[in-house]
Amino acid sequence: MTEPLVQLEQVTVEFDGRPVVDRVSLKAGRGDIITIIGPNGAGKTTLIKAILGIQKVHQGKVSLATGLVIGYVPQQLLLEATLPLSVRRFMLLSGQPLDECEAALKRTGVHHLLDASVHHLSGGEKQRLLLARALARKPDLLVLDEPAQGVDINGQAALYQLIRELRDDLDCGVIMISHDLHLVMAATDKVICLNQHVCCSGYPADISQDPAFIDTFGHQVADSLAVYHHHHNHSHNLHGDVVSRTGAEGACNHDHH
Ligand SMILES: Nc1ncnc2c1ncn2[C@@H]1O[C@H](COP(=O)(O)OP(=O)(O)OP(=O)(O)O)[C@@H](O)[C@H]1O
Repeated sequence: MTEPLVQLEQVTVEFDGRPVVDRVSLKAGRGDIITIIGPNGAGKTTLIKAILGIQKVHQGKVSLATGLVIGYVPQQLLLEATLPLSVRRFMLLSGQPLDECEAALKRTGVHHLLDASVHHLSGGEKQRLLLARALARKPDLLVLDEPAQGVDINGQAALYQLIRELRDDLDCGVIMISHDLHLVMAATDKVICLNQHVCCSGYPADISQDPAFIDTFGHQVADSLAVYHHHHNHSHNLHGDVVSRTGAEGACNHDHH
């Protein structure tokens, strides 16, 4: 097996003696898209900060692959409103050469805004600009904290599709937080449901049936996600590996609705 890009083993983060992230383990490799879901205050951002190395871990271990380049997309672009700043200048502040910056802007569909002021961008344009800044680093791992915030519903679907395409282009891993369960269920490989500890994790169609998921999000949410269920000829074990039901190990014969 190839070396994971990031591996968390029993990671605990405490604030004022309270575990906000409680013994969380996860592993992400190239090609993975892992989405962290969970209610407000569940510790999702704290967990991501621990991966980025900007949050002290009280117990457990965060291991990153040697020389790992992380591209981080924060929740929002926070800038001093009085500071004049063009998209070009903002991108150059990343320290990447202009041609790399322009290529990244083209890839995320906002190159035409090169000379625009960042203060005048729409919510969706800002998110694509942040994604371009992360992309210009040619990351091995993209870490996104609610990338579709402030983006309308069509824009959200397009953004998730773009993230999948970038994963394919860069052959990188992706770890993101999302509150949009419908989009997550439709566009993610693996979901981790966090509520301080990992309530449940696995493939979207499977976890929405998990009693821990239903406890966390309620029956209404779980039922509304039923559209994404599909029939498998196999099950997944806790590590996400395929466990054959028919004897055809690894065979995948999904019947999607
Ligand atoms: N620096 C800090 N000091 C003290 N408490 C903190 C700190 N950062 C976060 N917390 C607390 O830790 C808990 C988890 O916060 P976190 O931002 O990780 O949650 P979240 O799952 O990302 O929430 P949301 O979905 O609302 O963004 C919250 O109760 C928050 O108040």
